[in-house]
Amino acid sequence: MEQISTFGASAYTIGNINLFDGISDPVVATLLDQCAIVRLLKDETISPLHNNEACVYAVLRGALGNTLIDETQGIRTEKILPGESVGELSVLDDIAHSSTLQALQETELLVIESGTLWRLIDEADGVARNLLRQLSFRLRAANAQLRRREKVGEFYRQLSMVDGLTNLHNRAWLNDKLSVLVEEAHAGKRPLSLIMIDLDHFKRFNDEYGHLLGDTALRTAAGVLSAALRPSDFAVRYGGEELIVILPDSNGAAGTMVAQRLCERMRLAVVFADMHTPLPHITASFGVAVLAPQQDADGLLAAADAALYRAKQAGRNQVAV
Ligand SMILES: Nc1nc2c(ncn2[C@@H]2O[C@H](COP(=O)(O)OP(=O)(O)OP(=O)(O)O)[C@@H](O)[C@H]2O)c(=O)[nH]1
Repeated sequence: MEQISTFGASAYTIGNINLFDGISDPVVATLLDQCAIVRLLKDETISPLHNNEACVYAVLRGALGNTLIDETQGIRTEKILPGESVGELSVLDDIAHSSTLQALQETELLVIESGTLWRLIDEADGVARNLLRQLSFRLRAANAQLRRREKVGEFYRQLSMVDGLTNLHNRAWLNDKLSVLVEEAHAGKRPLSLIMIDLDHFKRFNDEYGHLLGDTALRTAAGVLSAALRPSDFAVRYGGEELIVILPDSNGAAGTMVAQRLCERMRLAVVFADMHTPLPHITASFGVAVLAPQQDADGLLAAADAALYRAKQAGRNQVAV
């Protein structure tokens, strides 16, 4: 980085720099006159002029890359074009610039040292106003980016809570949400039913029709649940061929009725329609449990699992409570 001139001796004017937009105050020109103009070759990085003091760099010609290391997005580079400047915050809070500034092509910069910027702020209201405007613009841009990132984060969080095969909630979702639903039910003194469902002889289905059609059968079973439930109910893929339905605000009678309906619809569901093969059907066993006083999420799951075991023992394709 080589000093090639001072601002006063160059052909540049304050009209070339956004920070001085609309300012005709002669004191500004006088203060800037002695500021250095430096030239950077392509890829050259900025090195502080004097004892590491914070400076504002205004791009007069060329382009500067401001490379920031971001915890969530990794490394990203902002382009600073002619008229734009960088480093104002470092001067204001007196903390040296933490990012790397590098010329993206041969570039000329005006270097405004900290002391000079403070004098400009003291002497010319317009500079202070422009600086505030620039900083608020950057703050808004940073906030908008944060909000975008939050949305993206939420999108991926939601995605990680969905089972890829069936589109039902997955076990991670259940681990997260069931205890919340249980707490809400206890707090509101409201009933909560949970149905644990296991497809019958599914190993045999896979062996007979192949794993891919086994997947189709699982999707069909998930579709049966989704189609039969209210928007306030939840359907979850708990494990391989184990599914769960959670029914907030539903007592044992309601839970059993829903399980009976699901059992019936599962039996009638067509897994795939092929003119050359008989339609395979699936059946499932259902275990219903209602949240007991003081019971936690694990207790509720265990009760539904025990009921499911009874349905299997009693011959499958049925509901047990
Ligand atoms: N196609 C397919 N099969 C799966 C998937 N996850 C689990 N399975 C199969 O589900 C079968 C479960 O077998 P078992 O636990 O013996 O149960 P079952 O054959 O249904 O017998 P019962 O539950 O006693 O009626 C296994 O063959 C698993 O490979 C999946 O994502 N796709």
